[in-house]
Amino acid sequence: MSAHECDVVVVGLGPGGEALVARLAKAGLAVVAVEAELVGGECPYWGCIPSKMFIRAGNLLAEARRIAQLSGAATVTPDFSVVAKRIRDEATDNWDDTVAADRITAAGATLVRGRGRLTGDRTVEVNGETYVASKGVVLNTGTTAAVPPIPGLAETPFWTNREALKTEQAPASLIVIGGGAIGLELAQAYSRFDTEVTVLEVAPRILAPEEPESSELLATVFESEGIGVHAGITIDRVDHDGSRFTVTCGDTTYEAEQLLVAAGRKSRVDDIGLETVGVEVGKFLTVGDDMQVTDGLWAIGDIVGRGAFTHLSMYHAERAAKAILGEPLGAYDGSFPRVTFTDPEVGGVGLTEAQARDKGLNVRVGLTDVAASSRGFVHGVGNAGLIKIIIDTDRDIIVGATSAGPTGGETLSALAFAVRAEIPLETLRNTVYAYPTFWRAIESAL
Ligand SMILES: Cc1cc2nc3c(=O)[nH]c(=O)nc-3n(C[C@H](O)[C@H](O)[C@H](O)COP(=O)(O)OP(=O)(O)OC[C@H]3O[C@@H](n4cnc5c(N)ncnc54)[C@H](O)[C@@H]3O)c2cc1C
Ligand SMILES: NC(=O)c1ccc[n+]([C@@H]2O[C@H](COP(=O)([O-])OP(=O)(O)OC[C@H]3O[C@@H](n4cnc5c(N)ncnc54)[C@H](O)[C@@H]3O)[C@@H](O)[C@H]2O)c1
Repeated sequence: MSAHECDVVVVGLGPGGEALVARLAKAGLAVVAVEAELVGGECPYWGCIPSKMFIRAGNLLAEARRIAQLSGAATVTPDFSVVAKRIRDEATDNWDDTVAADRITAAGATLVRGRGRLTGDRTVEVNGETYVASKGVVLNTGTTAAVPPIPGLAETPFWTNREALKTEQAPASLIVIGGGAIGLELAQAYSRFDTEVTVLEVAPRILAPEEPESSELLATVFESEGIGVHAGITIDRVDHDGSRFTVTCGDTTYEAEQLLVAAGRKSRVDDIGLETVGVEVGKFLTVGDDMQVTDGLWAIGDIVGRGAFTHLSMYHAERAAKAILGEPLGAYDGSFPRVTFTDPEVGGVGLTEAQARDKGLNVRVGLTDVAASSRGFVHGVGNAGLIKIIIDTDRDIIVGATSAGPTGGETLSALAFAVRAEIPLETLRNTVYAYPTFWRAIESAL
């Protein structure tokens, strides 16, 4: 059978891949887009969008429960079926990607459904058909949930993020393995729908990549909401007796109706034929700032190990598009903004204090309590938060910041610009911060 010729093959259509295909096709290139599951990837169907809908619903319940302390009386009766229906009908079209697939073809690209595999330089095989791309191949194959090798776990009917966001019913009780972004966001959302939740984290603290103050803040809030948080534990084994899970950690056992594994992600790079183009397979693919792996091969999104976030996948897509189209790239934005959508939201940008010190920077730290700010005082219940800024004293700029609070992710934006644009500290200090906003607390931290 003869090979199909085109300009570019994109293997895997996560958020970045989907955007890249449209961008290149609209620029006049012949693009073949290959997707094994749903066009758009994890984010719209089992990640960001359904989880944030779930969190929005849970946060409304939490706010309503706070009415008693601020405005009178309210009776709150959670109904999980309402948010499950919204996820099914509005977020995911019942896990049907027709609309996204139509967007690909409307942009002028060819959508091929199936699992793509490199079979040599600029060559991809899907369902026995060969596609040869004159300009090259872009990989956007993303990740799957990593399942730790805990004895017994693999034999149990545990959930990953996929089942946790597709279920029609909230369990009465839930153990979450992993106190990272996925585990914490889903733990709190389920708890707000009256599931009894326990988080088990092997690291000494939850949300370990962020500042220790953020970990402490979240642990305190979670515990005050009745969520069990156990960090620094080792899980020896997991059992399921047909109806309940038992997790054994030394002398302690935890029991629940359901178990969610949120223990990190595994890049899908091991079965996509990288050996046929002489690229060694590690945990991630190493790329340059133009997202190129090797001549005629680019990679974008989670698999390049520069942060597993939708906004980065989209940013990579734009850079790969520019590289392929020969457009000027500009320097890579390494400011790395990220937000964990717990309540309080925990936003971070740039370096943490420890990372800045490890880099040998001369560091000064500003830290302020959002609850003690004017806006925090007005807000009352639900006002927990902090702002922490990391200053490189040699350059007198902010190289990292954390913004945790009721609108921590939104407040982060000012700090993200400060880091990205290297705004001089003098300018930040000589700035008017509107009263009484949450972001005015930045001035206190400064
Ligand atoms: C529960 C959850 C919540 C999240 N919340 C947020 C959030 O709030 N904000 C945020 O920025 N990020 C969030 N993320 C992370 C975000 O979903 C990912 O960073 C984002 O999806 C980008 O991934 P990607 O582009 O690498 O590809 P993915 O989204 O992983 O998609 C890869 C695609 O490639 C396809 N594929 C794989 N192998 C092949 C092959 N050989 N051939 C053809 N197709 C293939 C897959 O089927 C998939 O569709 C969340 C993730 C999860 C799980
Ligand atoms: N709001 C957001 O932007 C958002 C939300 C969810 C996910 N994400 C992205 O997805 C990525 C993956 O999320 P994640 O939470 O799965 O991964 P993660 O790596 O952030 O957290 C996983 C946690 O599980 C712990 N763990 C691993 N093995 C364990 C074990 N055997 N027992 C107990 N704990 C164990 C790890 O120590 C870690 O703290 C995130 O890093 C983030 O980039 C982003």
